[in-house]
Order: sequence, then structure tokens, then C-alpha cells
Amino acid sequence: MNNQGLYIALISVHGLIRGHNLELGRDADTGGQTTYVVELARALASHPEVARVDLLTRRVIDPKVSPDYAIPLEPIAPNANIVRLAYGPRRYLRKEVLWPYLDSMADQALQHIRETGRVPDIIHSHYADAGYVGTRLAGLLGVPLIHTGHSLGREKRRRLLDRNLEPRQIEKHYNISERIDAEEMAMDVADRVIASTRQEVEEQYSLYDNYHPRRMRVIPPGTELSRFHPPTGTEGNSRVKGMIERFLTNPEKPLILALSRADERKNIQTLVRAYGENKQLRDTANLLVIAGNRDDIGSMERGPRKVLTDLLLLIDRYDLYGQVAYPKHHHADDVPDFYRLAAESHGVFVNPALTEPFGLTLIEAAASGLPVVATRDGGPRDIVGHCKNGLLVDPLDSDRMGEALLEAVSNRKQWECWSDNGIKGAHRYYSWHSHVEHYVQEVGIVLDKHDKARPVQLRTSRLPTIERLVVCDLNDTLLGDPTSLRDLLEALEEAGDRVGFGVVSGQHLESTLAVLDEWGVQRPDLVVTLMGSEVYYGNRMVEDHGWRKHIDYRWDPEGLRQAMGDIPGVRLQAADRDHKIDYFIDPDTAPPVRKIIRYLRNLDLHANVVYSHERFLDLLPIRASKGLALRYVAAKWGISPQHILAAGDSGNDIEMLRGDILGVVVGNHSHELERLRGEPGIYFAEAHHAAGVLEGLHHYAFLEARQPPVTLEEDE
Ligand SMILES: O=c1ccn([C@@H]2O[C@H](COP(=O)(O)OP(=O)(O)O[C@H]3O[C@H](CO)[C@@H](O)[C@H](O)[C@H]3O)[C@@H](O)[C@H]2O)c(=O)[nH]1
Ligand SMILES: O=P(O)(O)OC[C@H]1O[C@](O)(CO)[C@@H](O)[C@@H]1O
Repeated sequence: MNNQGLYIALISVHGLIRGHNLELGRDADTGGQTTYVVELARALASHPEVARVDLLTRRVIDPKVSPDYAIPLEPIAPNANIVRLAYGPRRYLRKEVLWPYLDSMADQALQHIRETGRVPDIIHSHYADAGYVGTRLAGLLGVPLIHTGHSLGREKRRRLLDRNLEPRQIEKHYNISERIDAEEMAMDVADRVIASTRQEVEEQYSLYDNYHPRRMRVIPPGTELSRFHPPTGTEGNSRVKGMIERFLTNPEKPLILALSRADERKNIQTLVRAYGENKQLRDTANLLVIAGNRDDIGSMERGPRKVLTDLLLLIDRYDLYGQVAYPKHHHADDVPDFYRLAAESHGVFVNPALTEPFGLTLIEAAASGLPVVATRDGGPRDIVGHCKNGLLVDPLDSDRMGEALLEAVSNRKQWECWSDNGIKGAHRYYSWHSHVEHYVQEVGIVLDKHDKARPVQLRTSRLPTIERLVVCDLNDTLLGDPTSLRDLLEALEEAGDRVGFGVVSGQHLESTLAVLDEWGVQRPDLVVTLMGSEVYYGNRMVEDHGWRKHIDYRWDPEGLRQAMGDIPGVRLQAADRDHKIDYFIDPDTAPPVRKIIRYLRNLDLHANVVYSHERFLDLLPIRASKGLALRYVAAKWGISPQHILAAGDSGNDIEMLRGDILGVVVGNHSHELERLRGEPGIYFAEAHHAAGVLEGLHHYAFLEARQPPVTLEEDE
């Protein structure tokens, strides 16, 4: 731990995040995780060993949402900020469609880190999308990663298949494979995975190929105990009482409170059936359903729209008018009052979710002195086990759910005991104070143990004259046509010291330099070889040893060669360098690449597996690729990715072309690049080879002299 105090970067990509009045339940992506990360940021910032907390999220500029989400930097504590990074489309997008833009978020995060002038000591990603970004950032900077899944794709896919959704449909709507891959990668790279309950670890995280028990830590989130506390006797005149009473014939009856996002998984319909089918329960208590905020159900996303429509239909089917309240809107500040009003009425909180990874609402209810009836599937087992403040039920057994609710509101002695236990349990097990004590201790262990490889020292560029950088893949991109090659080199020459030139090749240094000499190309500023395994600078081709050390992470070439030897349709081509193993692959007889990757993972072997030209399969360290090498170099030189133009022609160039780096695909590209057509920041040239690169340079006006910095004398 350095004496500056910890600088922690939390990443939470999706949903609407701000420091006040979270619009929880507004849509499927703005729920518990957003509460969790904002409260974690504040709690960490108050810890004496923490100097700074940045909560990195996506900047959203969209007239349909509050302008709060467009503010680039929002202080939420004296040393904690929400940092909104601008990447991809400006409008609000659901989390499932953010994947193509996440490389760009990592690039923007590097810019933010360069502006702060300090590399974070730890990166903590929340959910799969942030895991994707965090994995790249941690790799580029060489700092440890912590990951928290909140909700896991393999479990979600299982549930969706159980509901007989078509795998193709699941893929199309949820991008579930990309999400699971990102979760696997995050769990592979993370030094720690922080879960909220033991169940999550044993039943959900354990399903992952990269599940490593020794890296798992259960640190349940806290709840804001200043917000959630027992009734103070003033509930009678709270705003929410009026909101609810307008629905109810006998408002003085005990309240059964359900509060969750309007999401299928929350299983509201079984709860309404349990209530509707139990006459004694209906006579004894009213039901209050808070399911997010809604203006017009008809204009909501499919998921929430279906949940709310079913709710109305069930209320009608059981003729529950006057017994069920279902307000359209509420403010975040109303939520604690809902719990207290229900507690005041000697009611009960119910979480009927089909599965609940954790269940923040249960600790909120406990802290409010409100007993619970909760699904036994997931985190509630831990919570009710700790707090002894209610009953667990099978979420699919509506009769039993009804009976449990009736018991909770009928047995006053039992109610008082549960209420008291819940208050004590919430303070004892679920305060943010105890959470961050444990968290900071873990971070200390990770940092002490973590390989002391210095993170990338963000110094200004090694080659200070370079403002921008043109990087070309070697074979079939830079080379291939002598005439246009000469034109390109002349154009670069004319651009002078402002524009640097780099080459990226799949071969090792010696053969790369020999080929460059053969084609009369002078020594580039930068040479990246072996698909991104090695990085060399300047005339003397000095190797970047920090990069080599950095990619050594979890690289086991012997183990990989051993394992690959057993795979049909795959033949060793060359293993001529420490950090790259080349194979020929016959797509007709070899297993699919995705299966090869899982096979290696199951052997605890880690590699970046690159398939190209439908016949090559290259194995690289997980931290190595052309794209990652380029971003590492950009960070090192202080060059923003938008000032780099990368040109390529085949599958192993994809990562280099995506993100904020300006991509150029030359006209003679192989067909595996076709899927990039139309992606932001990627230009498909008509011309072939170096002529295609030149076309791309013109397209981006990349070589045009930028406005020189105005100097004072010119002003006078
Ligand atoms: O209309 C609503 C609905 C919810 N909430 C709040 O939103 C949060 C909901 O969190 P939770 O019930 O835990 O559900 P999810 O949004 O599904 O949260 C995911 O992430 C949480 C944090 O990791 C985990 O507790 C959950 O199990 C996981 O599903 C709670 O603070 C609620 O008070 C509201 O304020 N208004
Ligand atoms: O249904 P999914 O895709 O697993 O997402 C669950 C959602 O619940 C949340 O808590 C909402 O904030 C996030 O974890 C996630 O957006």
C-alpha cells in the first residue's frame, strides 16, 4: 500500500447512475447494482486508507433521460466521483447492445487516467460488460482486477432455456455468449471475485470454466442504515400513505409489500396469484406492489411491459380492486417510507423472485424492522439465515407462499421477534462499514502479493515529436504493391515528425526487419511482432521489456503445446518464440475454435486464441494481441487512440481496428473482416494494399496539418 492512499476505479457500465434519487426500477438495467456501486463508492471513499474513488460509467446524452447522466464528472463525496465516459452512440442503450463500444470505453478510461496523472491501484468491475472493460484496462495498466458479477449470464441463459426460449432467440436478444465470454475472461484475469453470498459462489460462479475457489470472497453489500430504519411514528403523515390509500377500501389493514424492478425473474405474478387465491389472506391484509416507475406501460420495453400487463390482468382476474395498491411513480426517497409504513401496519415484505442473486431489498426490509417472506432460491437463504427475520418459500408454490404471508401477519408475537431480529441482523451483518473494512483488507493482500511489475508509467511520449501514429499490418496491407508503398512512405515523409509510423506483424523481429529491408522500408518508430507479443521502438529496435513481463501473466507454453497435441485437425506450425505458438488448422476436421478455447480453460490453460485466413490458429498470452499492444504503446507514449490510425486486412487485426483507434480495412481484406463493415470508426477502403492505407489516410484527413498551437507572440 503506497503512502498516497488507495486510488480505486470502480466500473459499472449500464443503467442510469447518479449520486442522488436513483431512478431504480425505471428500466431493466437500473436496479440493485446501481444502488450497490454508488453506495460502495461512498463507503470506500470514507475509509481512512482510501485517497480516491472513481466510479466509471457511460455518459448518456438523450432527451428521454435526465441531463444528470450527461455530466462528465459528478462528485458524490469529497474524494469520490462518478466519471461518465463518452463512447459509442450518445443516447441511452440497453446493456445487451453495448458490446461493440466497450473497447472504446477502455480507451476513454485510459484518457481519464492520464488526465488524473495517477494509475489506479485496483480496478473493480461490476457485471459482465464492466468485466470486459476492466480486463482490458487491468491488462494495459498492469494493475490487479477485482470482479463482481451481480447477475451471471450462465444462470440467466439456464433460466431463459427453462422458459423454452430458442437458443438462437436468446443469442439474438441478449448477446448471451459474448456476455458469458466476458464473464469468463474477467474471472480468469481477476485476482479476486467478490460475491454477495455463499450460494452465489456455489451455485452460480462455480458454473464457470474460470471458477477458481481460492480467488472467491463473500463480502455481502451493506445498506444505507441512515435511510433504512424502523418506523418513527411519523409514518402516518408520510407522502406515500396518500399514494397508497387511494387504491384501498380498508387502508388500516396490514400491508404486504413487494418492491422490485418489473422483471420476469422477480416473479410478481405468482405473488398476486398467492394473494388472490387465499381468501383469508385477502381479508386480513392489503397488497402493495412497487414495480419501478412507469408513465405508459404500452411504451415500455418488452420485459417490464409484460410484467406490468400481467399484473393488471391478475388484479382483474381475482377482482382485487380496493385490496391491491400499485402506484405508477415513486421517488427514491419514498422507498424507506414504504418499508416503514408496512412495518407500522405490522405487515410483511415479500421477495418471490424465481432466483435472487442477493436481494438488497431484504436487508432494506430487515433494517426497517419489517419481517420477510422470501424465495429460497439464492441470496435470501443467507440473509434470512443470518437475520432470522422471516420465512423462506418455494417461489413456484403459490399456496405455500400465501400461507407463509398469512402466518407472518397473523402471529403478532412471532412478528415482533422477526422484526427485532431483522434490525439487529442488518446492523450486524449488512453495514457498508463492515463491508469496506473487509474489502480494503483484501485489496491490501492483493497488492502486497501482486507482481510488483510497475504499472505502465504514464510518462509523456518517448518520441515527443509524434502527435499521431500510423500503424500498418505488414503482409498484404503495407506490403504487396511496390508503387503504392512508395507513395505511402512519401506521404508519411512529408508529414514530418508530427506523424509516426509503426508496423505490426505476425512474424518475429528478425524476419520482419528482413522483409522491411527487402521492400525498402526505413526503420519504423514502432514494430510490434508476433501478433502483439513483442514491442520494439526506434532505430535500435529496443524491446519493451515491461510489455514482455506484462504478458507473461498466466502464460504456460509447455502446457498449451501438450494440450493442443491431442486436438484433431490441428498441426504445430512453429513455436519459435516465447510468447506465440502457431498452428495450422483444418476447419473441416478440427473442433470449433470456441470448443478449443473451453477445452484449454478446463485444463486451467489460458491463451488469446487467434484464428485467421481460415487456416491459421495462433496462441498468444491472454494479455497479448495487436490491439492490446497498440493500446499499451499509446498509453505509454501519451497518444490518444483517436490519434492512431491502424490498417489491416485479416481476422487477427480486428481488435486493432475496433475501439477509438481509427480503423482502415484495405480492399484486399480476407472475408472474416466483413462483419466489421458499418461499425463505428472503421473505414473499408476500395484500394488494395498500401493504396488502401493511403485511401484511409485521406478519408480521415489524418495527415493534414492540425492547427499549430497558438503562441503568445502571434497573439500580440
Ligand atoms: O421500484 C423500485 C424497485 C427497486 N428499487 C430499489 O432497487 C434495488 C433493487 O435491488 P435488488 O432487489 O437487489 O434487485 P436487482 O436490481 O435485480 O439487483 C441485482 O443486483 C443486486 C446488487 O448486487 C442484487 O442484490 C440482486 O440480487 C441482483 O438481481 C433496491 O435497492 C430497491 O430498493 C426501487 O427503489 N424502486
Ligand atoms: O437480467 P440480467 O441481464 O442478468 O441483469 C440483471 C440486472 O439487474 C441489475 O442489478 C440492475 O441494476 C444489474 O445487475 C443488471 O442490470
